[in-house]
Amino acid sequence: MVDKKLSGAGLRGQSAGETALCTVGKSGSGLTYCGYDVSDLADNATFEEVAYLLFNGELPTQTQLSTYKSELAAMRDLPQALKEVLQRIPASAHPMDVMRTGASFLGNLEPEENFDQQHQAANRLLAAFPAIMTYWYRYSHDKVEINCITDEDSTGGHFLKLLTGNTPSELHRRVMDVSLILYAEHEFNASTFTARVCASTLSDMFSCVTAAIGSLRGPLHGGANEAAMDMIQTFKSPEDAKVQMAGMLERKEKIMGFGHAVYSTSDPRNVIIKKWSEKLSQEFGDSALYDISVACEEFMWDTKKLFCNADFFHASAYHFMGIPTKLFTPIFVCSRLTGWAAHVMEQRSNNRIIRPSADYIGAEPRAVKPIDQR
Ligand SMILES: CC(=O)SCCNC(=O)CCNC(=O)[C@H](O)C(C)(C)COP(=O)(O)OP(=O)(O)OC[C@H]1O[C@@H](n2cnc3c(N)ncnc32)[C@H](O)[C@@H]1OP(=O)(O)O
Ligand SMILES: O=C([O-])CC(=O)C(=O)O
Repeated sequence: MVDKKLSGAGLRGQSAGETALCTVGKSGSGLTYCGYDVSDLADNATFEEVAYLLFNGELPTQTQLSTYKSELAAMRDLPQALKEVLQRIPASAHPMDVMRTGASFLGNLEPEENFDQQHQAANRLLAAFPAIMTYWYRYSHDKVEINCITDEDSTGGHFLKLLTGNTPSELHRRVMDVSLILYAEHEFNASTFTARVCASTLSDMFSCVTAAIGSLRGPLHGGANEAAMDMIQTFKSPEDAKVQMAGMLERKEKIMGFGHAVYSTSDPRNVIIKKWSEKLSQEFGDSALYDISVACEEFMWDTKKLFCNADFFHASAYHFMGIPTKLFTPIFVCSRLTGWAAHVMEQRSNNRIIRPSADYIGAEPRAVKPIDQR
């Protein structure tokens, strides 16, 4: 791995605290959660095991996992008052705004009253997010009031069944599970840092998560998977993709789904989701979008030495599973909630309010002139 020069604006390369949860760009494939390589977790664990790991520091035993999954399954339904709020949000709303309102409103109905309730609050959000997203989506788009409880064992399967009403295939369940594992945690990224800053004021879990959703929403962060999909859908062929991208680079436009603040030559999550995207394209029976995505990857590396981050092949993978583009970033929320909540817990365990300084570049000291003399 070639070390990226981490300096300059955006606090790049500066340590802003300690964590035992994650390393980025340091060892193994380049991403570890609590010492486990993400590729090992993606191959040999489930998302619920990863959530348990992040919240408790160790992978669960079979008994612990079964108990944990039963607890989550029992918390999936939404309070009637939250359903009524979701019903009032128009179809034109951005689903990330729906997630933000959902998290915030749940915090009104079931507040975290003290930090002894932090696991309960995190698990409640983890269990409820798929229904918050899909209840609103199906009501506002299809006028269907869905049942927020399913018999699906996993978070990924539960989400897919809520969205379509159909039992998902094993392949789709597995890809959702891998995707949720890949997005779960990533050290001091912008949204997690937001959550930690909020936690450092001793605020509640729902406020920290609501703030983090706001940070994840932007296209330079989580919103890139949706933006990447919007882009690749405009390309007619692999050749057209290259021509269009050359134009974008010439106009100095950012190409969504490429580059990274920390990784220098590759994002270890890309190779994993790319493999699943290819598998899904074969099942889908039309590999055009996958082939276009591969052409984009080749072109960006050849011309700019920029590589796909976690978001790029997620776009085609989710598309092949029939997931509407506007729900891509909210799925990221369903997963990253685990990382955010784990960081909130870690911040609370050794807290000092996060309050950096600024270098002043404004006007010299001056006196206020009476308003009629300005
Ligand atoms: C899960 C995630 O959140 S992953 C990130 C998702 N975000 C995206 O995919 C958005 C597109 N990518 C980007 O905007 C950036 O690569 C970021 C925000 C991820 C990282 O930003 P930075 O750390 O500031 O980028 P970095 O310092 O590596 O940029 C180096 C140069 O490459 C350019 N560059 C970086 N990424 C891209 C891109 N995707 N398209 C075009 N140019 C790019 C930068 O403009 C910069 O050029 P300059 O030196 O002429 O100004
Ligand atoms: O670490 C970052 O800056 C962005 C990222 O990849 C993530 O949050 O998954």
